[in-house]
Amino acid sequence: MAMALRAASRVLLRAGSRLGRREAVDGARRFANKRVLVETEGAAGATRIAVMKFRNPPVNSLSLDFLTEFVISLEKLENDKSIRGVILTSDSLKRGNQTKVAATEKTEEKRATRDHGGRLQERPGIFSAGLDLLEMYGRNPAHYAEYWKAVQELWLRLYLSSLTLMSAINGASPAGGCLLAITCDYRIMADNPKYTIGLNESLLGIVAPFWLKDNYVNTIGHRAAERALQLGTLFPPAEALKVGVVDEVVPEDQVHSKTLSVMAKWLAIPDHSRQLTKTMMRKATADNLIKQREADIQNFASFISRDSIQKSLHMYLEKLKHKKG
Ligand SMILES: CCCCCCCCC/C=C/C(=O)SCCNC(=O)CCNC(=O)[C@H](O)C(C)(C)COP(=O)(O)OP(=O)(O)OC[C@H]1O[C@@H](n2cnc3c(N)ncnc32)[C@H](O)[C@@H]1OP(=O)(O)O
Repeated sequence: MAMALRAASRVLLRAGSRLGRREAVDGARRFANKRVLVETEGAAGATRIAVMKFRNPPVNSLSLDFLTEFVISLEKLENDKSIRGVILTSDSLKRGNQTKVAATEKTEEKRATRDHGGRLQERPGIFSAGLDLLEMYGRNPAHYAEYWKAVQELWLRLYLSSLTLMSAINGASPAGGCLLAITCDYRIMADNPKYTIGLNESLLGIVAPFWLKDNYVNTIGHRAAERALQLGTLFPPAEALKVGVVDEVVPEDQVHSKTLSVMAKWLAIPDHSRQLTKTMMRKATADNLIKQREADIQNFASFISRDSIQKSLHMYLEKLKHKKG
């Protein structure tokens, strides 16, 4: 066990020193679609880990396209038998000089910040802004149903993943951003009081679905979840740690290296026993959704189509638009 741990540590620490380099070296491989970049590390034949970086400007919201690309990338990793661990993080930390594109430019792409070379950039300090509000506002019931099916799919795949999943939370993580994090086996958050995490749905006038509520209860306990869900609490790092939304808070520049060293410990555990234990802990919660997926989709589509809910979302979007920087 100790030897396996040391060996896994060596692989991961080597991986850590290379992460972020653009070129493929010594077995480091990468694949990318438009919104998700995946870098895998480790020599051929050895245990490898993958770092999945979100890059859906401006705020890594979970648009339908992003959800689709996320699931495809995850499936690729699940099917690669040499990969045992995956780290979810935002690609948003590297920043150049940026200019905000004029507010009069309406399309999703144009809303993003661009660097001086005109390339789209994410805003700094955002893990994920959660579900894409524009997928839930001003569309038709068929679109809402399609969108919700994709949200369910991502949650189920993450929650039941046989991989060891960890999130390296390097920015704000409201609602659906928190969903991504709490599906993981371990969460490490950057110690920056500007970053908050939690399920804030009630502040938007909407309600977290029962399966997300169950995931929250499983993570922080019934009483804490009851209070945090009603109040829509977004916890700064120290409070998130205290309540158990995250497992560790570390200085911002150590989030990746710390996640890699914790991953090494998890990968020292035999996969079959860890996976069976994970399934034992999570199956009942996931089954609750699996047995009523269609009803949950219909429930969402009719709930989100209500005039009162659309009005709440409209007000929330306006508030976001007009908030002071
Ligand atoms: C019963 C069953 C029923 C079920 C009932 C339904 C249950 C649904 C569960 C819902 C889960 C969710 O995730 S709901 C989503 C919750 N998410 C949130 O509340 C996050 C809202 N966003 C923020 O707080 C902030 O934007 C934050 C992420 C911290 C970044 O702040 P910044 O100052 O850096 O950036 P901002 O200027 O605010 O945002 C940049 C631009 O991105 C847009 N933007 C920000 N968040 C966005 C988002 N989630 N979706 C789309 N667009 C977003 C803003 O409007 C801006 O657009 P322009 O002004 O045009 O540039």
